[in-house]
This record gives sequence, C-alpha cells and structure tokens, in this order.
Amino acid sequence: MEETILSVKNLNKSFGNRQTLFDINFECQKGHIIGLVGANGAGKTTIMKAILSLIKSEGQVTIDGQKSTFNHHPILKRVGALVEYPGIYPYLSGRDHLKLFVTDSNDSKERIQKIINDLKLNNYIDQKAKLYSLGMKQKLGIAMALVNQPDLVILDEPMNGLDPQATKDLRELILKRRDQGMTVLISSHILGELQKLAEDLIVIDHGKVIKKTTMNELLASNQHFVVIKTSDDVEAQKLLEIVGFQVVSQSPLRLTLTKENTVERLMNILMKQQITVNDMQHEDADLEESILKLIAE
Ligand SMILES: Nc1ncnc2c1ncn2[C@@H]1O[C@H](COP(=O)(O)OP(=O)(O)OP(=O)(O)O)[C@@H](O)[C@H]1O
Repeated sequence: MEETILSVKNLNKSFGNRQTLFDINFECQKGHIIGLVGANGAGKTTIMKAILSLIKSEGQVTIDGQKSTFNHHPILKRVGALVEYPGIYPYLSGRDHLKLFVTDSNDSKERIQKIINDLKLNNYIDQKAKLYSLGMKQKLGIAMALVNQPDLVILDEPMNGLDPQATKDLRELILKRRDQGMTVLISSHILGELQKLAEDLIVIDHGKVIKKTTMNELLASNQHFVVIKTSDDVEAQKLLEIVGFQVVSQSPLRLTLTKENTVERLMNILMKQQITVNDMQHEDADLEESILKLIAE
C-alpha cells in the first residue's frame, strides 16, 4: 500500500498585500518522483520554500506524519533540498562543504565519498569553490542535498547549468535513490527531462494547483496528430477542413486526429478526389504540449 511522506494542506502565501499561493493542497507518496510544473512566476519555488520553512506561510505541512511549522521543524533533518542557488562559501573546498553538511555518524566519510563518485566530482572537489563554474556549483549543491541520503528531497530546477553528461548522471542517481525508497519533489522547465523522471505531476498556474495527475495519464490523454505529404497539399487541406479536420500547421500538413476524424476517414476523402498520400507519420503531443494546453484551458 502507498504511504504519504509529504502532505501540504491549504497552503497560502502573500508577499505584502499580493497573494502568491492560493490554497495549495497535494500529497506525495513514498518512493515517487513528483514533478512540480508551471510557467515562470507560477509559484513553484514559493511552495518549495514554504515546505522547507525558508519562508513563513499559512497552512499545514506534514512530513512522514510529523507537522512541520516555521518555528518547529526537526523533521526537516530528514529532508534534502536545493532551492534556487546553492549556498556556496568561496574559500572552502567542495569537500569542506560536504563535511559541513553531513550528519555525524560512523559512515559520514563513506557517504561523502559515495556522492562525490556518483556525481563525478572527484576532479575538483578539493579545490576552493571560488574556482567553480556555474555547473560545478550546481553539482555541489545537489551533492549537499543528497549526501545524508534523505527520505525526501526537494530540488528546484536541479538541471540548471548542467551539461548533457551531468544531466544524465543526475537522472540516473535520482532514479537509483528512488528505487531505494527516496521521494523526490522536483521542478524543471526541461520537460523532456522531467518526462524521463517523474511519475506524478502537479501543475501550478498563477499560484493554484490546476491539475494533479500521473505522467502516464497525462500522456495517454494527449492529442494525436498525423503529418501527411500529398500530391496536392493545398487542395487536401481545403477538403479536409471542409469536413471538420483541424489543421495544426500547413507545411508540412499536420492534422489533429479524433475519434471521428480518423486516418481511415482522411484517406477516403483524399482518395475520392484522386489526391495521393505520399508520406504519413503519426505524432503524439509531448509533455510540453499537454502542459501548455492545460494552462491555456
Ligand atoms: N520574496 C518575494 N517578494 C515578493 N514577491 C515574491 C518573492 N518571491 C516570489 N515572489 C513572487 O511570487 C510569485 C511566484 O514566484 P516563484 O519564484 O515561486 O515562481 P516559480 O514558479 O518558481 O517561477 P520560475 O519558474 O520563474 O522559477 C512571483 O510573482 C514572484 O514575483
């Protein structure tokens, strides 16, 4: 049976007299990767900061059954986080940062070395952080979030500044830790990357939750398209539009498929007018299109 590790209830936040979050409610199940998505300024970072008690807010945050409030949040010891920019001290080395962050236990040293290996930080971990590039700082921030093997980790745009190899390394590490039971709440504008990671999605728009769904459900409800090349695209478009096909783009001719407007119907209509279909490709809307559609509704 699924177990809730994070519950957010009736979360409201105003900055001055401007309300930013409106009654946010959601739950995260143990061992899931949950994507928090939405346009710039939707409120994703503010939600994460409220969960982590980095800002004061109204509402209730419960982590593994324990209430966490702005003034009392011992449970946050079991939560790792990278929100906005990692806090880096220029005159300390990467390893010193990890030493500061690691919780004291017999295996602290091993845990530090393990995260260094997992994120391939070996080459520069003993250099002073003032020499680090943006991506190197970001990787150190991720290492700091994960070094204590938290039960829950909150990552705000963790792929920012990472090269393709580092992005892949991070993806593999997140998936490995998830398989070991870690829960991840992650925001990213790189939706293709999120599609490879998240199984649950929470869509935020203008400070409100507009959709809670699973990746599979969202992708299954996606629109389907067909792209065709014909002997006469102009005439084909005219004919298909008259009978109710929706033309999404003209060159190449891309049409929306529905229960009524099927490939079979399309072929029949064109064949009757002696228009030959020379090439045909099916396309499914990707995560980006589905989310843009949700936000537009
Ligand atoms: N400290 C602050 N003071 C005033 N307004 C703020 C503050 N922090 C955030 N906001 C406002 O709250 C809204 C939500 O911001 P937030 O950073 O949570 O959005 P976001 O979804 O994370 O956006 P992005 O994808 O651009 O990071 C924005 O309108 C922002 O201007």
